[in-house]
Amino acid sequence: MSLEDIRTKIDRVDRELLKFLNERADLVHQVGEIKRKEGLEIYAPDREEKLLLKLIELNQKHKGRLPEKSIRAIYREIISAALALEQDLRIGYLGPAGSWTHQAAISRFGNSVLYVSEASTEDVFECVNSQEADYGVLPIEHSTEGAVHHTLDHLVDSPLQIYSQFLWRTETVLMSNGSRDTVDYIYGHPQVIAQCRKWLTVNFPDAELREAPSTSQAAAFACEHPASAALGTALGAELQGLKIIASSIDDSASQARFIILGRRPAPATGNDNTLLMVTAHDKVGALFEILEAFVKQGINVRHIENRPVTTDEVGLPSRVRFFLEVTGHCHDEGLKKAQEDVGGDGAHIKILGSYPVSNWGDRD
Ligand SMILES: C=C(O[C@@H]1C=C(C(=O)O)C=C[C@H]1O)C(=O)O
Repeated sequence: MSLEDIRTKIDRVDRELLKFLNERADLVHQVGEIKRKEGLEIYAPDREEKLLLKLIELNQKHKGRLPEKSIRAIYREIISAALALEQDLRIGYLGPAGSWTHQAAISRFGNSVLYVSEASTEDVFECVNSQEADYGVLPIEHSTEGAVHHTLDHLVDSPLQIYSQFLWRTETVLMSNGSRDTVDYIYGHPQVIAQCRKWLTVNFPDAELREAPSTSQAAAFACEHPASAALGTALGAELQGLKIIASSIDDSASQARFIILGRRPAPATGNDNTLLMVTAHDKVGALFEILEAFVKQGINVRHIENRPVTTDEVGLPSRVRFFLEVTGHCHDEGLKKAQEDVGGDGAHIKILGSYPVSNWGDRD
């Protein structure tokens, strides 16, 4: 077949695709109308994941040429466009623009929705609480550094819930106005420099490493001179108009877990985890009693994090606080019974959210 013939065929396929995409958009619009009428949540991550898994399975069965990564990326944007049609969805994220959280948020919601950069964790909570944003995105755990206590601590007194959570690989890129051969000094946040140290030593043994207060500041410095480069995100490079001169330069693959904050609990999917906070008296066996209540119901406690309890009231008995991630959804009978059991012992439980399971190493 000639080049011309193949291009004519591609044009025909594209016309069909466009027709189908608009047909899909009409259907999503109808779903949006029902959701609005019934007061349901617009964003349905569980439905999205099911839909994607079905398509990936179908693609494997038919030996499609596209890899899973591409199917996810294409559908991410199709669904993003659909969400934007259903409602002007606004997503608050921990900024600045180009941060890892910004890039992670786009990986989840696509490019068609509106993003609001927030300066602090507190501001992300506030923008969702005040309905300035529909959802908020924050990091909650790093595969190398552990829990993000700042996010956990803000959940303590907030009426908001974790609506969904997802994993995202934090891949560092090297960006510059110049080329690899012209780089004399490299800017980066100290933590990011540490994460890429081996790679930098092998590939840029003579470059001077300069610490910057943030990843976006490093990119801004690198804009000033072609002999400089910066470590940061691919999105940061795009926003600053810098070229990516090397990518995936982290010494070991690191992932971060992000939460999507919402105003309502997410529906059960049959494969959920729940994050809860227990505040108990500081006594012998406090944690043992809490764990026992879950064990009795056959609930697996997957993760425990403890945090200090701060109180201004003098004379109150001292207390301890645990964040527990357990299997199941907060509407499950077993979880409700365990909750009652723990509460009966004088401890206080707060559900911080139930969301579909996502394990380290599950996916890109
Ligand atoms: C259309 C829906 O709403 C949203 C859009 C989806 C889509 O484009 O397929 C899927 C889930 C929701 O986030 C739905 O809930 O079915």
